[in-house]
Amino acid sequence: MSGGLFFSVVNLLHDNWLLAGLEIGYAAVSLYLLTIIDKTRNLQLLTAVYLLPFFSIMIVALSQTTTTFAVFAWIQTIPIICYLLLGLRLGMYGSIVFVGVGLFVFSQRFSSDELLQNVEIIANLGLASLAVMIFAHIYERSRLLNEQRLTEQATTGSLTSQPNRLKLAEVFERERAHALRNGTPLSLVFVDIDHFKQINDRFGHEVGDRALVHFAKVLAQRLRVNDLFCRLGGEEFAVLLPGSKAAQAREIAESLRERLVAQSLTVDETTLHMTLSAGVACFGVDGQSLDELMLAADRRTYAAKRAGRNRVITREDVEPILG
Ligand SMILES: Nc1nc2c(ncn2[C@@H]2O[C@H](COP(=O)(O)OP(=O)(O)OP(=O)(O)O)[C@@H](O)[C@H]2O)c(=O)[nH]1
Repeated sequence: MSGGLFFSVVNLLHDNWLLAGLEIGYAAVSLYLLTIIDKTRNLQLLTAVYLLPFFSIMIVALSQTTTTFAVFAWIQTIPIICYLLLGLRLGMYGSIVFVGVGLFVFSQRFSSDELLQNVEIIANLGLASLAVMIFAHIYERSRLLNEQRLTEQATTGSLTSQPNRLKLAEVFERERAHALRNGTPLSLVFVDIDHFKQINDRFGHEVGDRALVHFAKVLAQRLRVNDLFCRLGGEEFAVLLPGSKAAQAREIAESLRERLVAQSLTVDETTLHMTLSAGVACFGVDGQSLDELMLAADRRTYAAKRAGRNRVITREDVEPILG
């Protein structure tokens, strides 16, 4: 907006009314976009609406015989702005189109005399623009990869490589919306390893860590691609089961329990038998939010612990006791 106003004054002083008018109009559009930028749902479209006239004005300026050749310096900023604001793919398309048009318009300003020299100038500018584009592309690509890696690290537990609580909250919101839209069930199972402290105390923390990895591996093998198995922290895990009612969730939790009992872990000639306690909660029946489901499932896991461990508890099991 400030740039538009500044250059409109410069162009008015040079009697270039067309450019000055376009720049004032562009400053007004920028001011309007500024007022809606926080509310927009489609930031990429808004960015495109912002950039299209911006780049077009640069090219109009380049085509005017009253401006100097130095205007081309602005064309060099196109790839950087494009990649920064539009991301990898759109940034690349935007850069190619606008830098290409800029070069073409620029080449039209030369007379046909001294052809070789003109070709040399255009080739130099073209190659310099290409270099800027390649560097902007490499930079944006590595930034994107790093962002993906950091997101992955932030949503995954380091020891068992299971997704964490943050990921559960994210997936729950998506599955909740899906369940509401399609009237499908959604269940949550809270899973806690029994007497895990004893493993740590008897065999040491390192064996405890291996037991956690073994536990996560055994359970993950049984689940479907759509199920989310995550580590909440310590020896507490949760399984989100889209499309499963309480009875199906109970069946799955039971089979997880049986698998763990069947697959013991051998460490240095010692065989570790692990068991789990689990509580099942259902979306709609036990609450609407993740917190409500977690609370219900956690309470039932606690009930399973009190009832002797190595078991799965659902709403039906505790209803007559807890109310
Ligand atoms: N090795 C290891 N131990 C952990 C880790 N996170 C938590 N723990 C241990 O897990 C144990 C959990 O103990 P408790 O909460 O008493 O539960 P428990 O012994 O499983 O007993 P119940 O749940 O009542 O059956 C604690 O000793 C923690 O130190 C971890 O990443 N690695």
